[in-house]
This record gives sequence, structure tokens and C-alpha cells, in this order.
Amino acid sequence: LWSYERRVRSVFKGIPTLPPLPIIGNIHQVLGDGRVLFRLLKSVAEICDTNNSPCIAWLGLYPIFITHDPEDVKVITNSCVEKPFLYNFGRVWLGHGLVTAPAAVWKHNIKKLSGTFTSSVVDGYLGVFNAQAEKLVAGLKTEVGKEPFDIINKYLAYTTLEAICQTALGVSKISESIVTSEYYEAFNRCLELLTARGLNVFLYPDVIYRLTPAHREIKRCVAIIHNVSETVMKKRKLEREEKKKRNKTKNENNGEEPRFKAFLDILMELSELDPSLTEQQIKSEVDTIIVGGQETVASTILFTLLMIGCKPGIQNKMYDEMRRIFGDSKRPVRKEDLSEMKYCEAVIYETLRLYPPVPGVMRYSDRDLQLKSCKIPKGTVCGISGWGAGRSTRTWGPDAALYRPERWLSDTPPGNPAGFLAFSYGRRACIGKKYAMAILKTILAHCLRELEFVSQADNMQMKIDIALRPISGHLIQVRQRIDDKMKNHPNTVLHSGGVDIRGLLLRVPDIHGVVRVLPMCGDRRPVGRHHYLLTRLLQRDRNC
Ligand code: HEM
Repeated sequence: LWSYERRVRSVFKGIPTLPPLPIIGNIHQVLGDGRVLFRLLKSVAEICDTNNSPCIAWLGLYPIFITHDPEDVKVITNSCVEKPFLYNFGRVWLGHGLVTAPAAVWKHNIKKLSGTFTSSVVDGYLGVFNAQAEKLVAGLKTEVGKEPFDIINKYLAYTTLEAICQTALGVSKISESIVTSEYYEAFNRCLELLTARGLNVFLYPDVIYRLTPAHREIKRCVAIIHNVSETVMKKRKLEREEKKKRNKTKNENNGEEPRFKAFLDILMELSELDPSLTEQQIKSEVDTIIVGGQETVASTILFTLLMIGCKPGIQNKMYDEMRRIFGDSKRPVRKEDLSEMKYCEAVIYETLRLYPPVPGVMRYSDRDLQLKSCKIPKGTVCGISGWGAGRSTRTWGPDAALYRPERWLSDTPPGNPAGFLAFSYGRRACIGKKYAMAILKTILAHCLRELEFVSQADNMQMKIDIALRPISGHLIQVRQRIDDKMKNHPNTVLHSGGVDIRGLLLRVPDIHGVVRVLPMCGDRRPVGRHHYLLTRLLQRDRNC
């Protein structure tokens, strides 16, 4: 072992490494939970940036080559499409869907699937996005004036899961909702169990994992999730057959092709032309889309709200943009609005740069690769750090750590295209980018038009549970947005910016038009019954 160890370690001589212990390498540093993984990713990114070089971590005698250098990233992501064994753990859930498929299966399927989320398909989903965003805003309004709360687990996770299920499976046409609490819990638990397995090398061999309670639990959760997709698929298949029998390929009502086309329908159409797309494969692809889109979108909204919540200047600019586009109207977001949301787009990109929901991806080199500073042999596992890339001072300049959306608004794109890895890069990059940008903009537009967010994002502690998340999820507070008309009204007392309003008397007409005098208490806002009354009045008559 000792001589073998010397031999394998010498292949990567000269490349900075996390200090390894004999034989076990850095295994002891990975053991733990998502916080440990995050700390490790952060220190590797710092090593890479300081030395302007890749870095090696050792899983025992197994090297993991980690880089975020744009030139190296280009070579690796364009040459390697195979993924390392760690992705196999997800196959119990996602089968040979795009994310977990071996290279041969992926090459066959990507040709059919790469064009599924075209602009016109995504535009057809705007109805679902708007409906979910309205539901979210209604929920958030009930939190107005309350203590900071856990926005992701209480609202965002449901909103994104429901939106993605409706668009992937087309269930909006079938029933009210498939996202029951049982489905949501099973979904979340699967993500946790998969992360836990990835972090515990002793659970890597299938023969050992099968003996653990975690394996039984993940099978139970996966059965719940698969049951939903299978039931919906059966139902849709019957519907399609009936429709064919009636020989009506067009919309039954007016003969127009429906604009909304669920991902499942697209796949079923494809499978009629190409029988190699089996029912099992369709199910895997649908499950993959749901996983690929849910956690990533929810965590992007969370980080965006956290960032703008402690930067009122940026939030106000976003609000101004929304007012320019929508005026006073609370109408649904339309496709032409999306392209006008330039500042909102810059904010989303800046969030993704600093807080990429997928902070790292992996590839398996099936050939020797010549990189900028070294050569890596065939059979190496390559880790590509999206976290490191987004924070690299070499790519983004000395203010890389600064949250500055304006950097995305200049005519020339900032950094290097391979230095922004939120959606990965090259082959096997994200196919849902257009979808993601559309749903993110729609939800943010609805939220910012009506609400104001306040957050505490200093010294955020983070973890990686498949996606990047802050450890303390209870950081957001919501306020009703007071628009300009109300701000300038002589009867409006603003309670922002730390103004002490104790003892102030506020004169407002009540629902019968009788002017009442409300004494303000608390040091920033009216509380108790008066606050309730004031909120009711504001809701009833925005001009009062
Ligand atoms: C902000 C939102 C999103 C982010 C940051 C994101 C990020 C990523 C990243 C980094 C990968 C590469 C994964 C890897 O190589 O292991 C990926 C792949 C993928 N994403 Fe996304 N994604 C987002 C939204 C979505 C959405 C909304 C969908 C679907 C509707 C989606 C579907 C997929 C699929 C199918 C793949 C696998 C592509 C392949 O291997 O060919 N993603 N995504």
C-alpha cells in the first residue's frame, strides 16, 4: 500500500493538495454533513485562487482533481461527458435520466431532449409561473409585519416544486395539486439521504449500503415519488390514445394548438417517433427535470431575496424597473416583459455568480487531458468548482466578492464565459436555463411589485445539501410595499429607516369614513390592534 500510495501521489506532484493523511488521504475531512462539505469547497477554492493552480483532494488513494480556471474548465467540460461513480447513487431515483446517465445513454438522449425547453415552450409555461407566483405572494402577505421566518421551507420549496411538477407532468390540467405533504417530505428526504451517502465513503459500496436503514428509507421515499409520476403518465397516455381515436390532434375547443405543452407530452410525442425512448426512460427524464429544476430555482430565489433584503438600494432599483414595466398594475407577467427586466436579470446573474445553487460538478476523464498548467491521466475524477469560479479575483477583478449587479449591465460581458459556472459549461451543461430565468423573473416581479424584503445576510453560514443553502433559513422579513402615490400622501406616515414614531398620532379614516386617531407605539411601527387596523385600511383603500 505504501509503495502504491507513493506512486499514485507522485502522478500529481507539484499540484497543491489538501494535506493528506497516510493511506486515507482527506477522507476524514469529508466525513460529516453539508457544512463540512461547504467548508472544504471554500478552502479548496481559496487554495486554487491563491496559487493560480488546480488542487488535489484525496479520497484514500483516489485523486480528485479540482479546478475553476476558465481555460481548464473549457477543456474538461468539452472533452469529458462521463460522470464519476458518485452520480450513480442518484440512479435509484433518477434512473438513466440526463443528470445521472452514463455517457453512452446521455449521448443518445441529449439529441432528442436538448431542444425541449425552447423559448416558445417556456413561454407556454408562463401561465403556471404566474399562478404560482400569485399564490406565493398571497402567502407572503400573511407574514407582513411578523418576525423573520423560514421562507424556503414554508413557501419557496412548495412554489417551485408545484410549478415544476405542473409543467413537467402537465398536472395543472388533471388535478389541483400533486404536491401533497407526503410527496414533499419524500422528495426532501431523498435529497438528504443522497447527500449523506455522498459524504460517507463507508457507504459507497452498494453491498454495504443495501444493509443500512438509509437504503430502506430511500427506497420507500422513491416509491412515493415514482408512484405519482407513474400515475400521471398512465392517465396522460390514456388521454392521448382517446384523443387519437377521436382523430382530433388539435385543441378540441377552437382547433388551435394549445400553447402549454408539458414536458411529459413532448417526450410522449418523441417516443411515438422513436421507440427507443421507452416508458421507463421517459419516467427517469421527468423525475430528473423535477429534481434539476426544483431545488436550484428555490435556492436562487432565496439567495436573491437575502441579498436584496440587506441592500435597499438594489431592491429599490428592481422595484423602479418593475414600475416602469407594469406601472400600478398587478397583471400577470407576459413574455415581452421578461426581456425588459434587464436589471432583474443582472441581479439574478450576480446572485448565481456568488451563490451558485450547484456549487460544484464532476466529470470523469476517459482520456489523458492536457490542461493549462499540467497533464491529467485518463481515469481521473475532475471536480469543477462553480463556487470558486464565481469568486475568483483573477476572473472578476479585485471586487469579486462584492455583490454588484451593475457589472452585468456593461456592453461587454464581464469575466470569462467559462468563469461563470452556475449552469455549468460545455457539454452536459444545464438544459433548463431559459426555463429557470423565466420562472425566476416571474416570481421576483410578483414579489417585488407588492412586497419589500428585509434580511440579515452578514456572515451567512452555509451548507451543501445537494444545493447550496444558508444554515439559518429564518432570515427574511416581509413588509407591504408602499408605492409612490401613498408615500407622497399627506396622511401617510412612513415608518422606515429607524425613525422613532413613538407617541405620533396618525389620523386615518376607518371603513365607515370616520377619521380615527391612532397612537403609534413600538419604536418603528405601530403594533397590536392599531397595526392590524392600519393594514386593513391600507388593503381596503390604497389612497387612505
Ligand atoms: C437557477 C436554476 C438552475 C441552475 C443553477 C442549474 C444548474 C445546473 C448545473 C450546474 C447542471 C450541471 C449538473 C452536472 O453536471 O452535474 C445542470 C444540469 C441540468 N439541469 Fe439545471 N439548473 C437550473 C435549473 C434547471 C431547470 C429549471 C431545469 C429543468 C426544467 C434544469 C434541468 C437540468 C438538466 C436536465 C440537467 C442535466 C443536463 C445534462 O446532463 O445534459 N435545470 N443544471
